[in-house]
Amino acid sequence: MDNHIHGVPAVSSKRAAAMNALPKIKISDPPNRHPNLIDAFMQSPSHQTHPKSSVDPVGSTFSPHISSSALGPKRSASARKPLPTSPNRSREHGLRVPATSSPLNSDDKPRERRKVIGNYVLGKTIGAGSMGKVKVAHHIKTGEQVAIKIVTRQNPDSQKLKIPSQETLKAAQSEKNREIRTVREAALSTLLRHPYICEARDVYITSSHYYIAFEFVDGGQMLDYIISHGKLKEKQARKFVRQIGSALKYLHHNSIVHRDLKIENILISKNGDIKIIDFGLSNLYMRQSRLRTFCGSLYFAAPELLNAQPYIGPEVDIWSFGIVLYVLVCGKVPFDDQNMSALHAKIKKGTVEYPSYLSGDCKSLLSRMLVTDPLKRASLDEILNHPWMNRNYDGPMPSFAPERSPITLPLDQSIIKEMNGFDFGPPEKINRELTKVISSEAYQSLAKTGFYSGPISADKKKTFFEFRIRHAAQDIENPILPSLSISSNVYDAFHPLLSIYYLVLERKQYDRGGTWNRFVKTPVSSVPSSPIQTQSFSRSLPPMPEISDNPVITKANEPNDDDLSRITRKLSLVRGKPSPETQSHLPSPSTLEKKSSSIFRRFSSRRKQSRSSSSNRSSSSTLQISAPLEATQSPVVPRTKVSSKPPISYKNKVLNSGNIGRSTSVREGRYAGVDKALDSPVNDSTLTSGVPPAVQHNRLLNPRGASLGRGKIADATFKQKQVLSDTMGEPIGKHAEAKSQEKVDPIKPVFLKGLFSVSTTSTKNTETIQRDLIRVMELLDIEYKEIKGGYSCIYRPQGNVPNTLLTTPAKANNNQSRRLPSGGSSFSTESYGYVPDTVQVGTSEEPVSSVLMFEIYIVKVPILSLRGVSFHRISGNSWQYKTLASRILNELKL
Ligand SMILES: Nc1ncnc2c1ncn2[C@@H]1O[C@H](COP(=O)(O)OP(=O)(O)OP(=O)(O)O)[C@@H](O)[C@H]1O
Repeated sequence: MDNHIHGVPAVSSKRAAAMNALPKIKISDPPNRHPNLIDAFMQSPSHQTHPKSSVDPVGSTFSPHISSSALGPKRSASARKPLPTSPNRSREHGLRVPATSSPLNSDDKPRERRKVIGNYVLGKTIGAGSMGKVKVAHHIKTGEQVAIKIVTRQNPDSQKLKIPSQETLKAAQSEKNREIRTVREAALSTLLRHPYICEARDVYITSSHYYIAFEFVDGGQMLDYIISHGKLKEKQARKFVRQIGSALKYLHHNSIVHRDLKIENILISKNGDIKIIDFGLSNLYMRQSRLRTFCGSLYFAAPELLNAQPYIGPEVDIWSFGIVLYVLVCGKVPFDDQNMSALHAKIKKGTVEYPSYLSGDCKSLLSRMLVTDPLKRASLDEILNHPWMNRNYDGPMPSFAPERSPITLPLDQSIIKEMNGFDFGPPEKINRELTKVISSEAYQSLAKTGFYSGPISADKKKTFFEFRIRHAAQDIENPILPSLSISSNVYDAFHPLLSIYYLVLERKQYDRGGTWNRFVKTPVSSVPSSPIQTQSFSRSLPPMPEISDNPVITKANEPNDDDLSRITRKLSLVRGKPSPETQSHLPSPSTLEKKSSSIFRRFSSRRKQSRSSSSNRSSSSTLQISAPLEATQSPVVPRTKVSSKPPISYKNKVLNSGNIGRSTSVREGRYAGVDKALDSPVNDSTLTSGVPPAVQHNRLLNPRGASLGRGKIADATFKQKQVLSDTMGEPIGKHAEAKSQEKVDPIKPVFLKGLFSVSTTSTKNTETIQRDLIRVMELLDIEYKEIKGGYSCIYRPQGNVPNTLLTTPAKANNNQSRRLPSGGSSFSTESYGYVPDTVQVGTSEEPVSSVLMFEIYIVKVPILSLRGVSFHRISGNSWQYKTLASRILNELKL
């Protein structure tokens, strides 16, 4: 094999040699951080009312886990000393405990100290996005694994500058918005309860970070699944799509719009079911209000978002849903272009090419979803009832929304108090507004008869709704989206306040009620004299019932920094055991769709494939392998286990903050702004010759990946303070081959949830695959370290090195064409990042990075004596990652 194939410099041993061990990250709250306005949401009973607060309440009722030495400077100081491993100490927030306390450390290797957050011991980083990083963690007592999303809090210093520059103000606003999103995500995720939505278990706030502990989804990302399996057969896709549909139905029913539905935000559990994650861009919607934040991920974003057209909500999820379906069945995105403005134009035009292998029904469904006019786009009900969705099923999957009865006055104040995190304002205001909603003619009429017969007109905006029992959209005076004009009952997205009231009520019931509090703040030991700040304050929101998409905080009602600066708060929610009766309403996912699960139990032998055809693998070459019985008891993929090895780190290779190139989502960006900027005349050469020869070559070699690999990154407008070095290990480097053969743990069997593509499996033995992998990684200039069962990798494109597979884009000097010179495969929007709503996206001059962090595991396919490789993306641009993974597979020639 030519070691300089495609112009990629062979082996980057210099890089490997440069890797020196980094000191472990010290995660300690810097002194004098103060809570910011987000604390406004934490309106809760005083912690003193919780005598059980220092008792670990796992599995029972909520307790705020007061930890007097948990936070602040004192804690930081004490954290530097070795700590005893007593449970009491280890429960303290932010403390590092020897990993011996972890039930997951079963070997006798030197123990590293691990950080403890609340009830969880943090483990390795498993993902990173624009909001922060995500680490695996386990519960100190139960050992339950969770995924903890860590989001940095706003730096108070950014608010204190005497003469803040515009940049500083922008950055501060951006951070503020991110915090609002984080709180909203935490608030929503702790309330939602659906088999296909990832639930938050606990939320903690320290002076410097938010920690949201989510249930751990252990089957990997849908994106990795597509990489491993190629496009899915329609039957396989249907199972996932039905589950996504059910989750969306539940969300929309509860007045929630996700707004960032994309392949990367769909994880797969080890049962082979999906879990939707990332509610960072979600919001509440109302049928007669319009949202005005144009956010999401470009490839998945509805055209109206690109046109800066205000929208209601569900319709943008439906478009994204259509893109997800297309990606599943076609293995590529429907709209793609090297040039950003051309890509925008394609999405707006909405002309979709349907591959000939798609069934008529599938095309028909897609063509109803990918409709550029939101008024003509299919409603969710239409989608769920479409013949394609229900082939071989009895009917649509339920939404799993519990039965509800009309709410009567007076309202339950304990519920009202828990309705925080949504910018609703203080409890009194919520009570007032909700009372109005419930007393309204519309509600009363609908609650009694299920049918509202009052007048409906455009100027009725602040009364309620254009309800009709069934398909009566045509009767309604307003042009109303078909998906939104029909409501079969009073409980279906009647009003966001009502939806949240129901959700809190149901969550309280589920968690046995009474003792449950969603948000509780505690003082820190470093400031013992500080009283708990029970003052509440509200943001200047548009009066309810309008929903503020971008709440503005005014000076008048903003929390006073001085009042709050000495308080560090922890927000914690611990769920109790579900009562049997409430538990029963949610069947276990695995029992939900028995029919479809059979697709994961099929068995077929691996097709022999000639090397000559290996570059053109299609679904027809998909290998189907049955899951042995023990599959359910065994880890599906090795990476889902916390390695017992100490976390590994690339020496002197801390990834720079701001250099993680993923951030697929546009946080509060204005597509229109981007679009406007990008619709300016474009340099012809960028349109025609934007792809360097190396990448064009790569595409030719790699037709499967190429379809997804032609997006571009614009400029990054966000910065992530991500230090991922603690997840990486000692370099293996060039000479590690033999060593790696000794050291790599026995290759784990992969109990396949489904199908495994021939491009990821091989009859080669483990050693050969290891050797090949190392060769390919060096060929592609990928930094790699040995980890348990595989390699942890960093691909660090070097902008000044021509013809690398992926390169950082040139710093954009204008807004006309933002693209990766190398034609790296990314969503354009991935680089927009998190910007204040008032700032037009696309004006930033920040360079984007396409640093990719991922893992490659060598897996064993049971029974068939096959080996395979599986990928796991940690961070970096999704589609660049997909291209790189495809390239690796191509070079591996498994
Ligand atoms: N519950 C979970 N279980 C397992 N892995 C998870 C979980 N939640 C997140 N991850 C991993 O972390 C990654 C980043 O998570 P997430 O998308 O929530 O972050 P983000 O910062 O909001 O990302 P984005 O920039 O796309 O908005 C995911 O792609 C996934 O790999």
